[in-house]
Amino acid sequence: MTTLSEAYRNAPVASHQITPLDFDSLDRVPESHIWSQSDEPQQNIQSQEPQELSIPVIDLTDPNALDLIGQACKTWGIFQVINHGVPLALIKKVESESRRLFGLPTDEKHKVLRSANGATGYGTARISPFFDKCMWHEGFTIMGSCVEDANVLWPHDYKNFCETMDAYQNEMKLLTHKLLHLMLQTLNLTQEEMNWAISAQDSQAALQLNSYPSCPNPSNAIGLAPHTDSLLLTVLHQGGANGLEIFVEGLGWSPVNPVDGAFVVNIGDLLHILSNATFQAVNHRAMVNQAKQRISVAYFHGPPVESVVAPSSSFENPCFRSMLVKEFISLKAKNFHKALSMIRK
Ligand SMILES: C=C1C[C@]23C[C@H]1CC[C@H]2[C@@]12CCC[C@@](C)(C(=O)O1)[C@H]2[C@@H]3C(=O)O
Ligand SMILES: O=C(O)CCC(=O)C(=O)O
Ligand SMILES: [Fe+2]
Repeated sequence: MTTLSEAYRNAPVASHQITPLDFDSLDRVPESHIWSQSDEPQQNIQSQEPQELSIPVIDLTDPNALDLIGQACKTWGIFQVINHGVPLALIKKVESESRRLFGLPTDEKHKVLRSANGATGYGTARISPFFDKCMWHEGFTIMGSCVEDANVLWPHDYKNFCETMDAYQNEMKLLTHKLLHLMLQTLNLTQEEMNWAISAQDSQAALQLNSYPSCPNPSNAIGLAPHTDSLLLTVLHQGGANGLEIFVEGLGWSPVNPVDGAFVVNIGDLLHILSNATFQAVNHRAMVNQAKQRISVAYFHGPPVESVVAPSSSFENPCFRSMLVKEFISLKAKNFHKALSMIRK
């Protein structure tokens, strides 16, 4: 087994959990999608009063970028970057191609519905089965080439979509390498551990297009339920609309609002493990709004699935046991937020 999509194959999702709601022309939120209030802060769908969080917006050309990134990884597990070198025109094209995809009629989108043991295509978020209620969301997952699905959607005209997604994935690969170089310098990794995390030749990646349709009653719906990302690092582009929130202990849910042209960078479980829990895997979610559809695009970077993940050898007291990356992926796919505690020493 060599690929990320193969790693997800032995954690199937029941077919009825894969089809998103048909969001066209709904004038109210159906019972299946109503999230009720909870006393448990992490389950609470209410956001905190927007208190200014000092999640930094870091200029990658700033001479202090390294220190700022190190601080952000340890404190929040999330930061935003500007002057990252990714052309704005390409970002805009990815967004418009995503809108074109999600704007297709429902029966067209269903032609590329994710299969039970598949990882790519159209459908709900993979974490959906862990929640009683459904999310106000539809997604499209790409791993490598998207020609097969795009050719079904647009037999005469799939090139535009695929070329855009390919070009974007190439840019994201370069950016995740650049970011990891900086982030990892603030840990005392060996050269071998650095190479493993960056895996320039054989890294595994996924591109996730997210659509959150406008919602008639956003205060009792959730776009994407609380989760940590599973791989090493996620680079997210949120269009103009607010929605991303992170959970901060003692403060509750707080927004990370879009900054023009910026990417949100957040730490996933595997980097939390490599850093022996010194870097935080941030718990986050996406909320929805009534005014307009929100589009976000997330790129997930991971090491080869057949390699071993463990806390860096620079830590005297590793707090996680080591395992194959593919073992962690299936542990997470089957146990969701319990996965990290299951491998704690
Ligand atoms: C490589 C990845 C990372 C995945 C699974 C697989 C493809 C799709 C990604 C997401 C995207 C939406 C949120 C998430 C939580 C989900 O449900 O699917 C992500 C998940 C993860 O980070 O665990
Ligand atoms: O849409 C967002 O702002 C968050 C998306 C996200 O968390 C994900 O795709 O993993
Ligand atoms: Fe996420």
